Amino acid sequence: MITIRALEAARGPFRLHVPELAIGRGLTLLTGRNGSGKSTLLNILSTAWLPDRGGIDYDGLSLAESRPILRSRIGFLPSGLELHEDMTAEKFLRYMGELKGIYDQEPARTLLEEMDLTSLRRRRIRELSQGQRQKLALAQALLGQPAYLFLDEPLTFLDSGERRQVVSWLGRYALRRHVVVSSHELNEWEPAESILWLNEGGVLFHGPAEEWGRDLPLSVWTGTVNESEWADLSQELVMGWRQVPGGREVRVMAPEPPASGFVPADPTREDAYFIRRYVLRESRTKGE
Ligand SMILES: Nc1ncnc2c1ncn2[C@@H]1O[C@H](COP(=O)(O)OP(=O)(O)OP(=O)(O)O)[C@@H](O)[C@H]1O
Repeated sequence: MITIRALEAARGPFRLHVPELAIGRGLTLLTGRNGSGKSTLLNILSTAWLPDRGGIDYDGLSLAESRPILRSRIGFLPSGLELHEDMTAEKFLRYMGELKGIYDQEPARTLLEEMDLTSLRRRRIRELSQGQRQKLALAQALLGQPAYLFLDEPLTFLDSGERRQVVSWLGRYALRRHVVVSSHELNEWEPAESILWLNEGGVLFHGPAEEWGRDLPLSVWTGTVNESEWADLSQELVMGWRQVPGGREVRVMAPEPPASGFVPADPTREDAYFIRRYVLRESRTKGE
């Protein structure tokens, strides 16, 4: 269990404030709009940045007293990690491994294989594509099979097949470990058991993924509309649409069916996010 108490961290005018938070084993999906503090929190959890106030415990070991030992158990993929352009992929992983005290070459080889990079192992990093670099950056975070893994938007630049593979792989990896990933794509992270929603530096939701889509203040409806009905729909409430014979099939959030013929749909994780964000914005606008 990772336990956060009275955490505060300021970056310029931005302030991250987490009074209390307990992140259990498994895959936690960290989400929130741009600038909500996801990277800040991941940088702090990974010990790259120290908080201004407050404490964090990792299975009983405190950040204040056990930083070196904790660092040896942490893997981190920051956003925009600069790789050593002139090193080959294999040398880079070996080098990062040695910095972590791993002198055996097997872990680097295994990770290259798991990331489907074996055939590129002798290529210099500057010759790799963005997606290949991203996988290499992910591989360095996994060196030593860290018990605590923090990944900032790990799927960036990956194609859809690779995204699926990485999600599924991390889902299995997280079975006995703490893994926190930040992402804007909630539906993609099906194996995530917990969701952590940050907004303006504060936690608005943290709980099991099943609860994320439950007891929402608005329901999700689907139905087909013609062009004039489409024009009457409030675009703010439309979460998606596609052209079908006879009109548009739309997916909307509303307390009641917006027109006849609409049927309720189970909210996806992204639907739940849209609804929660919309309701939050509305309540702020009304000054509640
Ligand atoms: N070095 C810095 N100096 C000043 N402000 C910073 C610094 N780093 C981040 N910030 C500010 O902190 C806030 C939170 O940034 P952070 O990168 O944690 O958000 P995020 O949720 O990860 O956003 P995104 O989804 O865009 O990646 C932002 O308002 C950002 O401008």
